[in-house]
Amino acid sequence: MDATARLVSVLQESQKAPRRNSSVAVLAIGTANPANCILQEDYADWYFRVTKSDHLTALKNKMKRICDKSGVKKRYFHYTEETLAGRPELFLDPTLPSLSARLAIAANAIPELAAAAATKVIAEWGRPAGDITHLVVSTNSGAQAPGADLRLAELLGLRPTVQRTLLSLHGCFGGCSALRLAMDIAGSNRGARVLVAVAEATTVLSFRPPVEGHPDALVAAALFGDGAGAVIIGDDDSTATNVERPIFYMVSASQVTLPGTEDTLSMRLQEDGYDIGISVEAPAIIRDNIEGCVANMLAPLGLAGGGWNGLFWPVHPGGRAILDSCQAAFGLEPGKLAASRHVLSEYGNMYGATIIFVLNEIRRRRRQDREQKLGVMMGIGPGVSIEMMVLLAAGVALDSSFIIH
Ligand SMILES: CC(C)(COP(=O)(O)OP(=O)(O)OC[C@H]1O[C@@H](n2cnc3c(N)ncnc32)[C@H](O)[C@@H]1OP(=O)(O)O)[C@@H](O)C(=O)NCCC(=O)NCCSC(=O)/C=C/c1ccc(O)cc1
Repeated sequence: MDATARLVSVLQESQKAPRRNSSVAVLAIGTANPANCILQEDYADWYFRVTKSDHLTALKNKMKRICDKSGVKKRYFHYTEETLAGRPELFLDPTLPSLSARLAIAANAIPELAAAAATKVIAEWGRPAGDITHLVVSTNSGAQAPGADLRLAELLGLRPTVQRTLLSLHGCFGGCSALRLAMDIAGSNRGARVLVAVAEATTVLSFRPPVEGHPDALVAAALFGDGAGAVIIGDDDSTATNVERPIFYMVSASQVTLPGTEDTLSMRLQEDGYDIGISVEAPAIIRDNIEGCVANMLAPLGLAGGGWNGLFWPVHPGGRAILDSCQAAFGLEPGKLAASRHVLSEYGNMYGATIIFVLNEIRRRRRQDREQKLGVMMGIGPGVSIEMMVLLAAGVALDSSFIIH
């Protein structure tokens, strides 16, 4: 039995169970970015000029080498040179406390960015915002209550009874965590419509001048950008069929943390914002472990590992080397990670929001290429933790007897 046929039988079995996730689907996808866009080829010059660090020529050259190899062409940022002007604590002097100022900026920036993506997703979805029953917000930028979730609910005009959950500090897998939670909510609440909004103003809490002896901060400065993604998730059994259209069915999700890797990827909120740890070992650790993680996730579904080129792959583009590691680990043909590489190139790494951009890009590409029905979504972040979800593309015939839309 091939992978797709096995999955069909798992889906058919699960339809007999009283509680199931198999018909929970992504119903719409939206994304947004701040207006300020900087080309990667100009970034090292911009960054060292704005932070008055041009005298650090060796660091600047290293930054240029990292930018050249980053796989990024451009990124979007909440800050502009104008908004930074007159705020030395944010970009000139790391000895000045800046946490309160950064959090105050994030308190407005995050809900507004989230609202921009959410407005698009609600428009695509086609139903009134008041039909949203649950809201899951994920961000690494913010530390207050009431938080970005309540502000977003107000901005969108959601009903006061909407059930809110705010996920914080999930790093780059925060988007996948939010999608997993939304899948579980939709799978256990018939008729639920879950709005997931992942908003990241990565630079607001981490922009600071380059310093000698902290090269991974340079890597972070070269990779991270700002953006938001939003998704609406619901149970296909209760779809308003003339309005709602499933895009991806969410079949199964799991999370695994690699033992002994606590210090490989890390974020610590300090007086001057996030202290970012990105070990040079991260790509090799991913390459050595990722295939086993995915195989273990698929086993309970009765799917054997292997045949990886027959799947589609929404992978979080943590960095070019992370994608290279995944490509090597699964023996993927060139082009299998094209959507992830495209998003990295056009937007950089926007932490948890990035995976929603990748899903959107895969959806766009699938309009031409409808071959791969089954996909494995992956988010990678601090832990090292890997969030995985099996997706089934909607709108494809699985076999002659079992058609999903
Ligand atoms: C684009 C990179 C950075 C460089 O490309 P390369 O092919 O490895 O090129 P090189 O080996 O020539 O490296 C260029 C320079 O960068 C240096 N470098 C190369 N990685 C490093 C390094 N982690 N440190 C510090 N110098 C380095 C490397 O030593 C070298 O320095 P130099 O010899 O002076 O030119 C590439 O290594 C890369 O994509 N790395 C993966 C980055 C990565 O782990 N991303 C995080 C994945 S998980 C995620 O998305 C985020 C989680 C997260 C985590 C923390 C947070 O706070 C928030 C979120």
